[in-house]
Amino acid sequence: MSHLEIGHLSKNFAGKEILKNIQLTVEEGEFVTILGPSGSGKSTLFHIIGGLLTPAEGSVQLDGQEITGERGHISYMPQQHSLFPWRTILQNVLLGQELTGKTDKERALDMIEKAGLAGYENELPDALSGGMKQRAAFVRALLSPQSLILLDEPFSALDDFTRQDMQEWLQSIWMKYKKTILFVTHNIEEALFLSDRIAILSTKPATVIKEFKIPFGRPRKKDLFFSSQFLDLKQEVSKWIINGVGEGEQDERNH
Ligand SMILES: Nc1ncnc2c1ncn2[C@@H]1O[C@H](COP(=O)(O)OP(=O)(O)OP(=O)(O)O)[C@@H](O)[C@H]1O
Repeated sequence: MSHLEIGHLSKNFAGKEILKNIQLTVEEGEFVTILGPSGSGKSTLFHIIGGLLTPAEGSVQLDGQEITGERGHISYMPQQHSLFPWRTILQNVLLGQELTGKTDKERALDMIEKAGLAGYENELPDALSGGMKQRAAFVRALLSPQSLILLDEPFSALDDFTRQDMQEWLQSIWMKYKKTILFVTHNIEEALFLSDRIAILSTKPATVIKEFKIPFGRPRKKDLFFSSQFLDLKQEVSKWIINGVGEGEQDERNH
């Protein structure tokens, strides 16, 4: 079970308001994406949800339980894969489970195979390509006991070809394991392709200015990118990103 509820969240750094009154829910099994420009505060929001930072105001609740400022409730996958270079892929993948004292090697090997990494379980991360390392990191997040996974721009370092393959792969694995996912990206197409719902963040300070429910059926295929419905929605989302900037930024633009 995992139902995330973020209520009235605000955060300042050195007196500067970064997040303002953020409100967002993620239902169990839902794939929700936070879409916002660089520097808008997406990582700060994730750090608060993961308990690495405390907010100035507001709360984070998981399944009705207050977890604000607490670590360990959520599986977090950062932008870089963060695999330990001295541990094999299998040892890396088992890490989340090791921390809770109970490992399931058979399940790990099965998921490594499903991630297209069979034969690499005893290799060190350096032997894998960028996309393969991301898949290994994602298997580790999937195997950890927490059912809510935060994915912070996991594909940003990958080339476009690998990225599209990874999006399809992530969708298939999410459909199979039905984890609850909160995803961050500044790539509109990626957000539209993967999400059930998109929350758009403004900047300076960041707040949720608009939510879109994404109507496309699943599984989604690459040709979706060329459908008129997809392109129309992309245009609508882009308008919100371009026009929905905070007051400070509007002022800067007008000068
Ligand atoms: N520890 C900190 N101390 C002071 N300012 C910070 C700190 N962490 C983040 N900031 C500021 O908060 C703002 C939001 O940063 P954050 O990293 O959350 O944005 P982001 O949307 O994740 O950016 P990107 O997309 O580039 O990764 C930035 O202006 C950043 O300089």
